[in-house]
Amino acid sequence: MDGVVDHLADERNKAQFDVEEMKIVWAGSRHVFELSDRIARLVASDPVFRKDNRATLSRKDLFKNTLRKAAHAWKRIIELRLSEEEASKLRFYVDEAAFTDLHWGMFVPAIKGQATEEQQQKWLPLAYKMQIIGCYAQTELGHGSNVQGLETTATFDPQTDEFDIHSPTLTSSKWWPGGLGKVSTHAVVYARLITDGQEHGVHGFIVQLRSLDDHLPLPGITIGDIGMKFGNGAYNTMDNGVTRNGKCVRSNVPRQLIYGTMVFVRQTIVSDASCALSRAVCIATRYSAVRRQFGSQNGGVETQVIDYKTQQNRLFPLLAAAYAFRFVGEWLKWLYTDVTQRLQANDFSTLPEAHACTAGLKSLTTTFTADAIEECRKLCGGHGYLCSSGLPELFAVYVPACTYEGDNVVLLLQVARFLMKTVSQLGSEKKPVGTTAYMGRVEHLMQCRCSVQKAEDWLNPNTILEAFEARTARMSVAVAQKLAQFANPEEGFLELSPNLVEASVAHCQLIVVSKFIEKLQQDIPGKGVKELLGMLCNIYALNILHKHLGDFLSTGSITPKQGSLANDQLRSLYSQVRPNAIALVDAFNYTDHYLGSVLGRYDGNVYPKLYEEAWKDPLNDSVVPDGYHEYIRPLLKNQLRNARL
Ligand SMILES: CCCCCCCCCCC/C=C/C(=O)SCCNC(=O)CCNC(=O)[C@H](O)C(C)(C)COP(=O)(O)OP(=O)(O)OC[C@H]1O[C@@H](n2cnc3c(N)ncnc32)[C@H](O)[C@@H]1OP(=O)(O)O
Ligand SMILES: Cc1cc2nc3c(=O)[nH]c(=O)nc-3n(C[C@H](O)[C@H](O)[C@H](O)COP(=O)(O)OP(=O)(O)OC[C@H]3O[C@@H](n4cnc5c(N)ncnc54)[C@H](O)[C@@H]3O)c2cc1C
Repeated sequence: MDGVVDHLADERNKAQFDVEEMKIVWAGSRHVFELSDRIARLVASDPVFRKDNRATLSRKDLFKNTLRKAAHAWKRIIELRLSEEEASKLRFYVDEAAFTDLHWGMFVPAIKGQATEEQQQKWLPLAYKMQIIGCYAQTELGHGSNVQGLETTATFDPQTDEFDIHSPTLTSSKWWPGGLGKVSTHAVVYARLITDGQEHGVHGFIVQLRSLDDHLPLPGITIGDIGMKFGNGAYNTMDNGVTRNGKCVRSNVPRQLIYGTMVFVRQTIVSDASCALSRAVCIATRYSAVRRQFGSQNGGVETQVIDYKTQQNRLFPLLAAAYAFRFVGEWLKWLYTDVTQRLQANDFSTLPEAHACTAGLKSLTTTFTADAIEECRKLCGGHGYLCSSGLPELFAVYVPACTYEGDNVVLLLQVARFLMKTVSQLGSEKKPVGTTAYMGRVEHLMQCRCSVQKAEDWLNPNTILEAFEARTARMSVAVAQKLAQFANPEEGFLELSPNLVEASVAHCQLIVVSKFIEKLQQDIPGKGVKELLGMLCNIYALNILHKHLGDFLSTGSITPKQGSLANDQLRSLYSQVRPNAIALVDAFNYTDHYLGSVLGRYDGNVYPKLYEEAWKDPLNDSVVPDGYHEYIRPLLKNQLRNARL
């Protein structure tokens, strides 16, 4: 900040905790912090990675520019001999949806997780050196959620020792796979395996799509892009593809691991939610401290909008959620690593829980984050609607996360199946463990009474946990009892699916709250850091309690009076967080390049930069617009004539 006026300096001076230490907590470790910081600056200082023109480029120019950036990123990765960790950070800070996301994020993991040793030895070195570019081709025009309903077939021909991959209908065309449309040379294609005329369910196959010499589709394959998507710029940097037909390659398949790539990616999407959410919150918080409206007396300064309680009540729970999702993401990564190690030892016992947790938390965090980005836009008033605020594009890029990698409702129904199975086994030999361990105390949870008598009682983590556990246990048992009244369980499941989804949401919220509380039990150094995190944890939990008061009251987990006390406590927590708000978003350590927002600038110098940015719009290239002579002038002349008549 040398030589630059920091308009947010007063705000930064108010902080009551050690921001540098908080940066380490946010990053996960000093090592990750230092690495991220270095790579973020490297990207920000490279003109090829500029992104302020995305909203005004045509689709073709936008796409070509993305190819240029991806090639440049790869060049820098090789030149600087970046490690896998550094390379993935570099792609993260380049911040542009591209075919590389699918190559590294799904194609490589699918081969690592599902291919045989021999197949891995053949394909992984090529993929690591980007001598082939891959994508994940599962979804079809007719089926996405229902994976067992996919129509593409893979028929084994013993004579040629090949698989014939066939899309027999229009609806069996692979539709949506990122990178497939224009770039990928290979794909992991999901198809129904047929041998000797017998079907064996859906399996993954590595298929070559395009020639490695001239990039033309191989014979029998028709490929293209599926067309423009939501938002200008935004996800349109990605080629989402359609293919039909094709012949060849090889089978993989340990049966139980067919869905493994989805578990992996859902886990990464939870961590990614904390990034997108924190980014939107950083913009809205800084701008709320800069923006002033009303409240001036005797010509004095007006009130910073961040000081309005309504602004705090909308903004601070989002700030708290960003931290909450960060920590639950860390835990989920641990869970995923653990289940992977067990699977390698043929221990499948924790797979159902890993599936339920990744599916449920992917759903919870992405739904919340997409809504929160839109809320941040509104928190920034009119200027939030400008592309230069960074928020419209962030929303447009982020919102499909509620759909891809599993529609969020479909995923919650998977959690519900897991919960109902857990409830049905209560009282049997099989004791609930892990995230459902609380169900083991179901008898207590069905009748316990919340002890809160005054607002401060809500600061006790055990009180919060028990209220959340009682709410979830009671909702789950209630819906399980209703299910039991149906002669046909599947019919009952369909009929009660809205209740089941609500119980799943409650269960997932409980996981997030409990993992935040567990995080606070760790040794966290730095003046005031743990105290601030404690406040954020309470805000996250009490805000959910407030928003879902109906659940807590209807299950009798708390009384109306206790609900009202929770709200009083929330207001008090907002006042305590207020002086720390700017420092809490500084702890995300985002560069102005990554934020991509005039409103969220580190120095808070919003107005001159907004003005400057507006003049850069191509519409301002000429004072009189193109089209004046054809369309405006004749109109004005006609009006003149009419007025004379
Ligand atoms: C840091 C960089 C990261 C970059 C990441 C990339 C960025 C992302 C870019 C966007 C890319 C997007 C990609 C995609 O969208 S790929 C396509 C994803 N598609 C889906 O997610 C489809 C959703 N549908 C499903 O997952 C399943 O079909 C469904 C879960 C709905 C199950 O359907 P169904 O009821 O028919 O069940 P099955 O018969 O198939 O299965 C029965 C049993 O299997 C259990 N199960 C299901 N899924 C899993 C799983 N993933 N893991 C483990 N177990 C699973 C299920 O619970 C049943 O078990 P039980 O019999 O015991 O009840
Ligand atoms: C940006 C983007 C990128 C993508 N990238 C890829 C990719 O790289 N590779 C790939 O293979 N796919 C990809 N997809 C596809 C994606 O995975 C699917 O769109 C997603 O899984 C949802 O499936 P669907 O489209 O069939 O939705 P549908 O299942 O048709 O959903 C439509 C509606 O029906 C509801 N619904 C469906 N089933 C049920 C049920 N059983 N009970 C209650 N409600 C139900 C849903 O909640 C939803 O409201 C991508 C999609 C997007 C948007």
